[in-house]
Amino acid sequence: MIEGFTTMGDGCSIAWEQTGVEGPALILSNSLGTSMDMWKPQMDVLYKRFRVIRYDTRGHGRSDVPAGAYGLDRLGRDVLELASDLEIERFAFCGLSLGGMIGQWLGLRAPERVSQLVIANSSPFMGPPSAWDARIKLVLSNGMDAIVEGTLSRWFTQNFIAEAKNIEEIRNIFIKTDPVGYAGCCAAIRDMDMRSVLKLIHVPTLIVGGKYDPATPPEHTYALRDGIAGAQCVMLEAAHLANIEQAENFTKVLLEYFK
Ligand SMILES: O=C(O)CCC(=O)CC(=O)O
Repeated sequence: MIEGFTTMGDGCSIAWEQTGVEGPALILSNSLGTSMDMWKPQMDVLYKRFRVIRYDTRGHGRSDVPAGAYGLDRLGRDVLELASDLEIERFAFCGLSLGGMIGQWLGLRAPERVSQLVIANSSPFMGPPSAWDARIKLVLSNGMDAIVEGTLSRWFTQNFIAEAKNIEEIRNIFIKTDPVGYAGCCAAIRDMDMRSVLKLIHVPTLIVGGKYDPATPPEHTYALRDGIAGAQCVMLEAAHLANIEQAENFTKVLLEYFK
C-alpha cells in the first residue's frame, strides 16, 4: 500500500491511498460525511484484482477543507487531476451517493478516461435546494453532533444499527468530518441537477440502489437506470451506505460487473 497527497490546480491537497498495484485501475469515491475508510469492507477482495485508488473527497478525511461552496465540476476535476498525477489514463470508477454524483460528472465530461462506472446509492437530483441550505446552516452553526443521529438513521436500517459492530467507527468518521468541508459538499449536491443530461452518458454503467434507502430512495436509483442508456441495475437489501450494510453482496456485485 502506498499513500500520498496530490495538490489540485486550485491548491487543494487531496489525500489518497493505492493498494494492489497490479491490474486495471479502480478509483473509489466516498459519500458525504465519510472518508476513504468507508471502503474498508471491500478492500480485501478488490485489491487482489485491481490497482485500487481511494481518496478523501475535498472537505473530508485528510484532504484539505477549502472554505465556501464546492461544485460538482471541481469535485470531478479532482478525480481527473488525481488520476493524471498517478499516471492513470483510464480507470474504472465506483462512487457512492456524492461519489456517484461525481461518477455521473465523469461519465458526462470525461468519458475517454472512464472504462466502467458504478453509481451506488445516488441520485441525479436531490432537491429541494432549501433543504440543503437548512442542513448547511445547521451544521455550520451547531457542528456535526447536531445531525449525527438523523444521518445514521438514513445510512443504515434499524436492524443493522442494532447488530453491527462497526457503527461506532462510522459514527466517529462522521463526527470528525469538518463541518466546513461537509457544508461545501452539501452545496455541490444542492446545485447538482443531472436529470436532463443523463442521456448523454455513454460509459458502461452499473447502478446500485438500496431497497430501504431514505436518502436516495429506489425511485432515484431507477431514474439513473432509466436515464443512462444501457445501464444495468441491482437493488440491495440495505439503506444508504449499502457497501457497509450489505458489504459482501456489494463486493460480489462489483466483481461480477467488472468481470
Ligand atoms: O450521502 C451522500 O453522499 C449524500 C446524500 C446524503 O446526504 C445522505 C444523508 O442523508 O446523510
